[in-house]
Formats: sequence, structure tokens, C-alpha cells
Amino acid sequence: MHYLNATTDAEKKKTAEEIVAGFKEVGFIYLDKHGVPESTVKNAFEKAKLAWEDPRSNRGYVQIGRERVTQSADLNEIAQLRAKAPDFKESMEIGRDWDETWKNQWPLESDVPRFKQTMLDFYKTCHDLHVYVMRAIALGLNLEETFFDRKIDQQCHNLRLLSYPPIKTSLLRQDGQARAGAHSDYGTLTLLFQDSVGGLEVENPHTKEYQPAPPIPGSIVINAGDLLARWSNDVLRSTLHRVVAPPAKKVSETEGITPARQSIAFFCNPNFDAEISCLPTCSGPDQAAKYEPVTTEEYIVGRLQATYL
Ligand SMILES: O=C(O)CCC(=O)C(=O)O
Ligand SMILES: [Fe+2]
Repeated sequence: MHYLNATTDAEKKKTAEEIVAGFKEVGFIYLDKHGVPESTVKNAFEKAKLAWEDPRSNRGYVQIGRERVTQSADLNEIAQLRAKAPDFKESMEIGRDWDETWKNQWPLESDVPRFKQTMLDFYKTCHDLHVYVMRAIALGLNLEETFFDRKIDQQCHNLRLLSYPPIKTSLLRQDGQARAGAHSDYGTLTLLFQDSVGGLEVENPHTKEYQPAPPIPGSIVINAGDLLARWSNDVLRSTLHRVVAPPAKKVSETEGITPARQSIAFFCNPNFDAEISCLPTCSGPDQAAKYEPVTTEEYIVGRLQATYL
């Protein structure tokens, strides 16, 4: 995908159309030539690792067993699922640092030096990439390239550092168990950075079979979330995905242990007060708008309440 360094309008439009085709057909794309230096990603992973290794630094933290991502909106069902098959993972959440209501909980600088600055820089890098990809989506949907700009400029995103501890593979392969259960994401786009362990699987929307989405060095996995699907009248897909045991390697097979895995998910959202109503090019005489307008805040708060009860 060459959107960022396209030199002609025709090249830009072609890439924009490829990106949109990916979100229409699968809901997931691999983006390369994205302009995010490899050293930036590597550095964010290293700082996250230091924080995971330092028990004092676990602030803003969701412990193993607290969350079970699911599509269910039934509160009893979610509680039962969480008791029976919690996700085998832990996470740290970072929001926009100037938010007065939702304050970030930073580890002490002396505990994890440069953690805070690294994550703030990474947050901005991801925000900028979100703007570019949304511009490509606008072009690919025959909207003005800057259609989304003013609706996504307040950085209402969530940077989530994920750590999946080593786990007995036999446990992970039991029915219904996973590092992260099948779910779709809530917002516009998720930028997903993963280490080399693997295990991410994406549901093929046509066959309903899960297919591995292995890490490809230098590429970022990007998936559309439910709010973007809604915004686009389901022209773009928000696809189910999960994290399970990666394909067995010899060493993990003999030891029976699936190694630790680290990933970083950047969940992008429109501005909280943006009104999400059917995009002008996504409805027409034979394609009625399916959803009522909703603000980002109404939508996301509703989804989070269902997840954390
Ligand atoms: O860790 C991963 O690769 C995926 C995580 C994920 O899908 C999520 O946190 O929403
Ligand atoms: Fe996800």
C-alpha cells in the first residue's frame, strides 16, 4: 500500500481504492509503506516490556481474568463467560494525556525511564496514521479526501499495551479458551502491532472460518471497528478476530508451553461529540440508511459498560 508516498493523484486514488476494497471484503488489511519507522515500533515494544517486567509500574492496568471480550450484550451471559473462560491476558490503557476526566496512570519515571514520553510520542504517531488512513478511506468511498479530518482531530483514542503470559498450550487449546476471545473492535480503526509469536486469527466473513493473520515484518495490521461499519452503513466490515495458540513450533510443542506474546493495539475513535450518521456515499435509492445517528460518546460508553459491567 503506497498511499502515503503516492506521487500522483491517480496513484493515490488507486491505493485508496485498494484500502477500501480490503475493508469491504475482509475488514482487515496489512499496511506497508506507512511511514512509521521500525525503530519507533521497536522502542514502544521495549518500553512496554520493561513496564510489564516491573510489578510496581502496573498502573492503569487490567489484570488477567478481568476481561472477556465478546460480542454478547447480555450482562449475565458476559459474567458467566468471564468466570468460565476469561481472556489469558493483561493490559495497560493509555488515553489522551490532557483528558481531565480520565487520567492516565503513569509508572514512576525512575521505575521505567522514558516510558511516558515514548508512549506519548507513539500515541501521536498512531493518531497521525489514523488521519492518513481515514483520508484514504474518504477518497476510496468517493468523499472529499478531508471529509473526516475535523471529525477525528481530538485524539479520542486508546493505546492498549497487551501482554499475554506464557501458558500451557493444552489449556489454551481447550474448548472456548483463548488469549483473547472472538470479538470485534468498537471504534473507527484499530492499528495493531504484534511481536513475532503469532496467534491472531481473523474470521473470513464469507466462510466463517478463522484464518491466521501472522505478523509481517514492517507491516501494520489495520482493522475496521463497529463504529466505522455503522458510519458506512456496513459497506466497510468490522470483522471478528481472536488470539489463540499460534501454530505449534517444535520447541513449544515439546515443552507444552505457548510462549509469552506482546502486542500493542491503538484503538482509534472519532471525536466524542462527532455525530455518526450514514456517510453520504453509502446510502441511496436502493441502499437505505440502516442506523440512527449516534454520537461517538453514546456509542463507545455503551459498549464499554457492557464489557466491564
Ligand atoms: O493482541 C492482538 O493481536 C489482538 C488484540 C485485540 O484484538 C484487541 O485487544 O482488541
Ligand atoms: Fe480486537
